[in-house]
Amino acid sequence: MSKKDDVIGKVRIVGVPLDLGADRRGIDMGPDALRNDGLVEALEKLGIDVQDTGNIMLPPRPPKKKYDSRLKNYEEVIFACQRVRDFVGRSIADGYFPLVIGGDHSIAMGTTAALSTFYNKIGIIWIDAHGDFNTEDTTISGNIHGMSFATSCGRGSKNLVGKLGVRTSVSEANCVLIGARDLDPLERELLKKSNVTVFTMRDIDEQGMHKIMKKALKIACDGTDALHVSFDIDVMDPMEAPGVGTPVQGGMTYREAHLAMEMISECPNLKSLEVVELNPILDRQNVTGKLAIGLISSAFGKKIL
Ligand SMILES: NC(=[NH2+])NCCC[C@H](N)C(=O)O
Ligand SMILES: [Mn+2]
Ligand SMILES: [Mn+2]
Repeated sequence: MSKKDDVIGKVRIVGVPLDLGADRRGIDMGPDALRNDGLVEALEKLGIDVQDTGNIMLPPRPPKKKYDSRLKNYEEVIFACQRVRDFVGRSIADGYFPLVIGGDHSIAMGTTAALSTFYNKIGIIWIDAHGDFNTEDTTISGNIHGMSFATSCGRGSKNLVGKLGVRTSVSEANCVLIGARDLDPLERELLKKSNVTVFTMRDIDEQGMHKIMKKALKIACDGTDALHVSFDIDVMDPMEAPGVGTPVQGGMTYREAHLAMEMISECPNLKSLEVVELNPILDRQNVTGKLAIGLISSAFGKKIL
């Protein structure tokens, strides 16, 4: 067995029932929907030793607030991310590959903080209809799930950057955003000026997913000691994945997404995977949950032949 097989052989599920980083309620039920749809069984079928320790415990939902800040539900989101950081850190220390299931995308700040304590140079493949590259200064919505990629790269105010007590090891030159088609105006400028490589839906249309993923893996895997994949289910076309909080037309097809995950599974330094933004309330007969489980399986090495 190669070293990589050892790592992916043991997976710990970190369920994060948080939706306070987003505007729409319901994403907090994502982890349980994935369990009900057979996540654990699907991974066990691949021969993986799966440990599901349940969801991270979060305090009860706070009363509805009037927002006067650009960081909605700030305390609650930071608290959840601290827990994510600790759970992911413990998973790695215990020899488990962390599979973080959301929950809204703000939780990525906790995952990347944990990874930063173990690895020196982290590459990220962020698969998303959005950039999540806003900062406190550029956000229009005030929703922290729209800021988690920028924060993971060390961008933004001290209210988020460094707030988890860890200096980020994410290197922007090793970061890729794939599937983008909905960027806020200032976020767009920030991304353009950054060292993140962006492959928009148009790039996928023009070049095909295979070429895009070859480039993405070269950027995020070569010369890094860890690859983190952060998969926001809203990257999918809403016809394939209706159960997400912020759907955007013109997304990835079923096969494009599977090919991306199949190619990711071949990266020897894949160290963590995060799948976020499933909203079971908006789903139709669990198609989105089932799709997510299939994609996770592909990332863990499920093959057609
Ligand atoms: N993880 C997500 N679904 N993010 C959506 C972000 C949407 C928008 N750009 C915002 O900042 O609010
Ligand atoms: Mn998104
Ligand atoms: Mn996102």
